[in-house]
This record gives sequence, C-alpha cells and structure tokens, in this order.
Amino acid sequence: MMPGRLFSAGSRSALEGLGRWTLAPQAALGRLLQCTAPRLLSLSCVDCAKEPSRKKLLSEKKLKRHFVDHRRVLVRGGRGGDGVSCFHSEPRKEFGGPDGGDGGNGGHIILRVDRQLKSLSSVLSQYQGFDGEDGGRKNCFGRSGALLYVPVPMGTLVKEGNKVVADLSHPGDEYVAALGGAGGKGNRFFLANDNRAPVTCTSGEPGQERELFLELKTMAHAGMVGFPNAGKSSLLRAISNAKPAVAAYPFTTLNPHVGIVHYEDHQQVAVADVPGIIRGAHQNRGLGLAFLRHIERCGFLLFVVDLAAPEPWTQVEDLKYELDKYKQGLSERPHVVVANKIDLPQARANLPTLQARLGEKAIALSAVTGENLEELLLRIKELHDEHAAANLAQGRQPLRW
Ligand SMILES: Nc1nc2c(ncn2[C@@H]2O[C@H](COP(=O)(O)OP(=O)(O)OP(=O)(O)O)[C@@H](O)[C@H]2O)c(=O)[nH]1
Ligand SMILES: [Mg+2]
Repeated sequence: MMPGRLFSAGSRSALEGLGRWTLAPQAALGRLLQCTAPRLLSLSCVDCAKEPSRKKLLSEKKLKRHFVDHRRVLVRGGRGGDGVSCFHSEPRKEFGGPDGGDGGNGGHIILRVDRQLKSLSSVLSQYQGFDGEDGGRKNCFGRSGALLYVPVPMGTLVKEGNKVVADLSHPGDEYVAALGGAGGKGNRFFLANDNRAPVTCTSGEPGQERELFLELKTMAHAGMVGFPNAGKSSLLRAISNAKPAVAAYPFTTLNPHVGIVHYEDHQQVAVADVPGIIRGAHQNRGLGLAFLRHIERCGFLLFVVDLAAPEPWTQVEDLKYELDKYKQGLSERPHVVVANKIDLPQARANLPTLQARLGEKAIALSAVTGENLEELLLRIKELHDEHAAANLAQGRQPLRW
C-alpha cells in the first residue's frame, strides 16, 4: 500500500477532525505558519510536537466502510399489553366485581440527535419497540413499554417514500419514528350500571410500522469543492487537525471529512472536504454528484483550484456549472476561490490570468508549504461571521460545533 494512502487511526471517525487552531486577527499570523508548516520550521507548537500515532493506519477505502450517509430502516413500535378479564374473589366476598387491569402501552421508537455521531453506520436496519405488559388481577395495570431512542447524527433527514417527514438538524432534536400500540382494556373498564359483571376485555394494539429512509447531510459551515488532485484534503490538513488521505492520484477522497478551525475568540468553523468533482459529474462521471448533499447545507463554499494545471480558470466555471446541475443556485452561495499550489513555478505564471478571467480576487496559497494560509483563514472567519449574522437576522440560530 502506498504510504500516501495511509490514514491516521486518530481520524477513524470519518467526519471527525479536531483542529487546535488559535488565531488572533493580526498578531498570531506568525504562529499560524508555525503550525501549518511543521516540516519547514522546527517548532515549539504543542500540537505539532505530538508524537506520531502508533495505532494501525486505515486506508481511505477501509474508512469508507465506517462512513454511511444513507440507511433504510424498518421501525415497529412496541405492542400494547392485553387487558385481563377476571373477578375479585376472597373468602366471604364471593362476587367482588370485575378487577381485570388494563394492559400497558407499547413503547415508541424515537430518533434523537447525538452530536457525537458523525455517520449513520451505527443505525441498524430494523428496530422493534418494547411491548407493554399485560394487565393483571386486582386492577393491576401493565407497565408501559420503555421508549427506544435511536441516536442519529446531526443533519439527518428522515424520509418516508419521497416525502421528507423530519429534518433533525439541531442538537437534541427528536422525531417519533413509530408509535407504540395502545394497551388493551381490562374488564373493570367495562363496568357500568347496566352491566355489573362484564367479561369483556380487549387485547393490546400492535405498534405502528413504518419504513423510513435516513439521509445524512453533513452540517459544516464551509464546504470545499474542487477538481480531483486540486489539493482540498491537503488544505484541510493544513488548516485543521483533520487527517484526510492525500495522494497524487484522482479521487483519493471517497467520503466527506470535516475539520474544525479554532480561532482565538473560541469560534470554531467546520470545513467539509468532499470527493473531487469533474466535468460531466452530473451525468455520473467520476464519483457523480450525490456526495454534494454534504455541502448543500454549508453557508459558504471554498472553490479549490489547482493553479499549476493548464487553464485553471476553466475549473471554476466547470465547478459552478456542476453545482448548479446538482441544485440550482448552489454556485451563488458566498464563496472564495482558493488558488492552490502557488509554490510551483507554472502556478505563479497562471495567477494573473486567473485573477483577470475570474473578475474576483483569488487567494493564492500553498497547502504544502503553508504560504499565505493566514489570508484564507481570515477570509473564512469573515465569511463565517457574515453567515452567522445573516442567520441571526432571519431568526435562525447559527450552527455551532
Ligand atoms: N506542490 C504542491 N503540491 C500540492 C499542494 N497541495 C496538494 N498538493 C499535492 O497534490 C496532490 C493531491 O492532493 P490532495 O490533497 O489529495 O488533493 P484532493 O483535491 O484532496 O484530491 P481528491 O481527494 O482526489 O479529490 C498530492 O500529491 C499533494 O501532495 C501544494 O500546495 N503544492
Ligand atoms: Mg482529497
């Protein structure tokens, strides 16, 4: 196996990336570089000084198996307990009347957001709720079935058929996936003036049964899109502590990774890296566009361009075209163009033409040497602040990691 394909086992959870960045608007830029280019400078940075992990490394392919972003689930609520028909009887009180208790209700199945989860891999294909207990003699009611909580990651969309029935996008969000059946009635329930000795009792009802489709739409603030080999994963490694695989061949990244950039004011910005997109991806070329669901909810985008490639400006046009094919208007989100690999000579030559063709400023940097990373980090913070302010103005709580 090529060493470039190897993965730190610390990033076993495919979407977990914990950056330890602290950034002051002006002062800490020097420190930034220390952290971003650990191999160039000898460092006193705590994070960079860590010993490399000795855990077994996982390849991207293996890691893909741990990451599941859609699941079909059959849920069945618990059955209600049966009511009982019996009569009270004790010495010297032979006809004590009906005393059959009601059955307990079946337990519901509830989907609940768990912030620790990053994929749907722990969700099983079927769940059966807890049944309620049958009623008993002496008016004893059966115990209701306990609630069954199914933890799901934040950003899970619940569909039934083609209809979206729930969007679990905030910590603690819950959705009752299947109701438990009602408990049956004991014969005591049917006691009436005109019927002093009812023998009727009813059985518990079966729980609700549903087939649901869960779909994960990763919640990150920023989404990185680019052609294969543009250096998206290298950039995520450089600005956060996420450890996506990096290698010199296309489609190294097979599933999304999220890295967290920490700022000095305790702000955390989650940046998602998704597989590369090529021209014609909407016709299922390359890895297609299905994984774009993971950047659909990002507030702003980073278009990562390989500046050393011939005519890099066409990459931005193609990316915007493909994004719009996936979802109209997606390319119009606030964005910044990142021109990567500025350390290479042909990249420097391409930069002025790229700026002119785009009609907007591109941030030229190198994910490998760490050159100019601070400009990107400051721009990300600006875009994040604007997005958070826009959210607040619309009365929505900004996403917090
Ligand atoms: N010289 C130079 N090489 C870079 C730079 N950034 C990335 N690379 C190299 O480009 C190649 C691809 O990098 P990746 O980070 O895997 O690219 P990617 O965009 O994630 O690729 P996919 O996952 O396949 O979409 C690797 O060999 C990197 O070492 C850079 O700034 N300068
Ligand atoms: Mg990659």
